[in-house]
Amino acid sequence: MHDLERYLNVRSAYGASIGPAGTLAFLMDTTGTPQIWTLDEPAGWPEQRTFYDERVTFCSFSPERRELAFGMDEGGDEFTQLFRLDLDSGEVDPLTDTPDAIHYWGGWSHDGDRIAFAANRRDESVFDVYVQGRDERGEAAELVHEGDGWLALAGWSPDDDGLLVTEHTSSFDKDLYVLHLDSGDLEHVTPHDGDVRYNSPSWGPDGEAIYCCTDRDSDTLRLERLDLDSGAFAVVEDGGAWNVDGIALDDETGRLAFSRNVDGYTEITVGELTGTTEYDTRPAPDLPDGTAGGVSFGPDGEVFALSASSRTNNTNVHRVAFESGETEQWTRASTAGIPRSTFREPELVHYETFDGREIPAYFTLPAEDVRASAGVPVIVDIHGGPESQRRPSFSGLTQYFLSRGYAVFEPNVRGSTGYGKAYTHLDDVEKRMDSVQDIRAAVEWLTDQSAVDPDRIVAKGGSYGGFMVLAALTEYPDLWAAGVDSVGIANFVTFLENTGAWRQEHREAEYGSLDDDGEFLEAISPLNHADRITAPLFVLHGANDPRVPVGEAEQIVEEVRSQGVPVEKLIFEDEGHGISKLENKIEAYTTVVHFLDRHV
Ligand SMILES: CSCC[C@H](NC=O)C(=O)N[C@@H](C)C(=O)O
Repeated sequence: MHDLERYLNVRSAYGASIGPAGTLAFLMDTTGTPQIWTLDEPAGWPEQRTFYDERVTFCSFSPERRELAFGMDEGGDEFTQLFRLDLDSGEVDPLTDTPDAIHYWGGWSHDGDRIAFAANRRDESVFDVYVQGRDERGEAAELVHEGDGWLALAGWSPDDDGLLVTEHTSSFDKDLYVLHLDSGDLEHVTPHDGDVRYNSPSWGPDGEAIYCCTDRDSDTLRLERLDLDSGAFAVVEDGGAWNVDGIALDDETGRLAFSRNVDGYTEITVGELTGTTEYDTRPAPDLPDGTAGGVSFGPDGEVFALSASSRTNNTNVHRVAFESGETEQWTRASTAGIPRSTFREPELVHYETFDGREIPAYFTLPAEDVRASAGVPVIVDIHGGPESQRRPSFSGLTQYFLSRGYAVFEPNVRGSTGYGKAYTHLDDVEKRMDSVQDIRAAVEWLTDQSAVDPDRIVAKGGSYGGFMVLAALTEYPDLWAAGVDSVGIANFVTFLENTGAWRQEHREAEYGSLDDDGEFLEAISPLNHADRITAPLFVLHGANDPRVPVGEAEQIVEEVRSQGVPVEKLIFEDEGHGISKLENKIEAYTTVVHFLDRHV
């Protein structure tokens, strides 16, 4: 048996970008925070390229030079700044220096001379679009569009005369625009009624079309082509019962890779456009049976890189030959000396809930030799979002709990993505607590499992999942041996009042508005029912959380403590919406484990 620190030292490599000469750049957390590393051959000794204590959030190779753009925030505040790294000199030049603004990377121009980004410098509640020379900095950026919403960018048109702009009204209602840089005109290319997603938008060859994953006219996301001249959509690939949830398209060759999310597992299709919607397929990459994404095409589309993970494979970067599908794992992120054979696979189960629906969930039992004879304790691990989905990717913490004899149960309750549009709306506003009933139904299912000890069930969750923990402990207090709330919402009213200004309307679209639903939101907020909590509670948070302000943690801790219920709090001054630094993860989860050892 290995200790927790070993499991937290299992590394990840992801976020790949292939440079003009084929060098692979990627993020890896070997030093305790994600930094940039490069490789020029598979399974070689990678070269570390950045050396910060803070996390690097992305890296993107210039299409023409041996230089990379990358992002980094401070203390988890998500106010990402942009930088340029010269691979030959090792020099890093700041591209932006507005520390109280968020900068979303928008890509290199095809000649590598300019960059684009969206930022809320002018007004923190909205995003503008900027273009900047690769060797310029800060105020030299040209403000090319003043936005009035939550904007991001999806790349330069093939002729570099336009930018693809996305607007996020809610997680299920987005819009696409083409910003014409010569005129400054913003062309709305997805006028629509109701909620429609236009995800993963990519320029098609010649800039005549946009390819994206959309649920326009469909319960699931389909790969479609939007003709920019006629405005007509055409289906390229229908995912059937499952979402086509991502596409990467090399706009110079028409080579593409798209993914289907099949009950949480990724299926990759590779092909080359032979028409507007027709494509010839190529062999699919050979990857672990889990999740994959982050496709980056290399020069001329001859190869592409992507990251892949499964419950028994930590996340690594693979490079795929486009024509043959030959797949090589290029990175060797460490498993900290823990044999992969000891990692446990989940069983995908479906359990009935209060209204007869079947809720999908991953259920993982510990190895026989560590199972308590009287029944195993269970961690009900609830994902965040709620517009999100727990999928079969690697988690060192989960494997640690399994090695300690816990079972782990990971439900995708109503409101989760990945199961069609209708399913994601089953928890909207006034239906919020139906999803908490799905958690009660999960415990009822677990109680029927002979291997489980029903008196040792823990509710654990992060972000929105933290809300679900607090809601489960208040609504069904007798079900739980303990609760672990990480960066969770305790009161929807104070959360919506204090979350980042740029995201308030977006989150009201999911939860309800302060103006119209304030009374309802107070009624369902766990803080207002903290007197019902009887299970010991552990609360984790980051002081710089821009999404769920740390006040949410302070409130619930104070209230539960006033009730005389055991509650522990751990707040990190250099973290935000989650724990990203290894040293903090070790402290946080060692403390959580000791808390569970005492109470479960
Ligand atoms: C834009 S979807 C928000 C997802 C994110 N993930 C964690 O659950 C999150 O911040 N969710 C909650 C806290 C929210 O802001 O609604």
